Amino acid sequence: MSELLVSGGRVLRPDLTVERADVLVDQDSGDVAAVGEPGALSGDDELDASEGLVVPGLVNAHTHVAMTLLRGYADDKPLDAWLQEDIWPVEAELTPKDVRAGAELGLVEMIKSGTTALSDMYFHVDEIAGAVEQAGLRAVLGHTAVTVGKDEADAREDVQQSLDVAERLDGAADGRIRTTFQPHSLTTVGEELLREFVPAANDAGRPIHLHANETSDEVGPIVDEHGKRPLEYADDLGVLGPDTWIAHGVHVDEREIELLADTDTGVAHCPASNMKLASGMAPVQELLDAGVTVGLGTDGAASNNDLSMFDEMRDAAMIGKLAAEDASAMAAASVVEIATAGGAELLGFDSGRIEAGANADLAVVDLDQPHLTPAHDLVSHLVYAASGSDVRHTVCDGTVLMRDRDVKPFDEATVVERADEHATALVGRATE
Ligand SMILES: CSC[C@H]1O[C@@H](n2cnc3c(O)ncnc32)[C@H](O)[C@@H]1O
Ligand SMILES: [Zn+2]
Repeated sequence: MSELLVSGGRVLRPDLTVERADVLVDQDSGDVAAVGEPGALSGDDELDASEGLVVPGLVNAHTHVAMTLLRGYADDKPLDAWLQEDIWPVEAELTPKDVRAGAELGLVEMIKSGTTALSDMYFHVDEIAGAVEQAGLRAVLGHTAVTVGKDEADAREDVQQSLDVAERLDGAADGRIRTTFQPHSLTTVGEELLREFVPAANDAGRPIHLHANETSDEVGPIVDEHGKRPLEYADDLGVLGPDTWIAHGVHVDEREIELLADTDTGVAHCPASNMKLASGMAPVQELLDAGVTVGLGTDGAASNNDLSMFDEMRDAAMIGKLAAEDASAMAAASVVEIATAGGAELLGFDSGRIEAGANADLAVVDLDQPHLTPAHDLVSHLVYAASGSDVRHTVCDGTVLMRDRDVKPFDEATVVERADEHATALVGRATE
């Protein structure tokens, strides 16, 4: 049995208290074996956490990891114009190799900023799965179906592909990859296909992930066409339930919040994307108060423009207070909770906490920094003062993915260079 000792640091416990402790990782099972008194445990290998805080690996509950290729390509537009005028025309030119290059870049960025699990929506999913397998991260993946603008046969094939990909890839990478059925949104997939395929996904036991209630522009047409709010329509289709999480949930009314809570449907809150596209402010404190499970997501790098969950935590705290008009809303502890345990619950991974028996998915944050001094409250620092570049080591499934900022599964310089080449050629093809 091979054991890794994360030693000499402080540890963020599941109740968000901090104590001086060492963490012993069973690298064969990929679980935390023990959390013990400093010096009381020993391992075959050691990770130095002195002057550091051991935290659960951060969980990115909604992203499009390969969209790193479009980082900074189109900014300063609202969602609809951004997608239709800029993003979708370029995505139409994406090749599988582009997606692999973009995914590797995004995964390196995640490892470097302490993220150990992600929920992704995109296409050419085999390439993303290959990159996740190489990265050593955990992911929930899926092929996203969009049927608007397609003839009946193509639309059906796209939705069928979402189900097929989910079935084929579930359990890949030694179980680190799980899958979801993914209608893109309630307005971009036709009702007939939703009525047919959502029950099929439910019967197959497939979790569902989709964008919903992101902008006010998408609410009106649903109310006009179906005579009900988007999440009432989703409920009627069988979309809501304990294995579903929606991305965004910005424009939800009281009844919809109740529906989310009653059906145990989760929400991936994406504050940076919501601010950048001026989509609105999600009532995230209200969602939590109603008992809804909430995770935190960056969305894609084209609408953020980075994949750091540290930036996202700060954004969640700031916009959460503004949305509630209450400085006590989205307090640091709530934000850390949604970025770790909340996200892990949505994605269905036994991660998001440092405790014997849980997945050994963790990061060590270097506290020995001017901007993290003094250390009155380390939970506060995680949300309001730390950044992704403060992460010293990242571990997922018991494997060290970054040691002293050296990313192990990839040659970082090669990944950066290849992604840059693919992004330039892609945009060239799309705009020539
Ligand atoms: C077909 S994969 C996912 C699809 O979604 C697009 N996308 C990226 N960000 C958003 C967002 O905030 N709302 C809706 N759709 C988004 C992405 O470009 C892909 O085409
Ligand atoms: Zn999205």
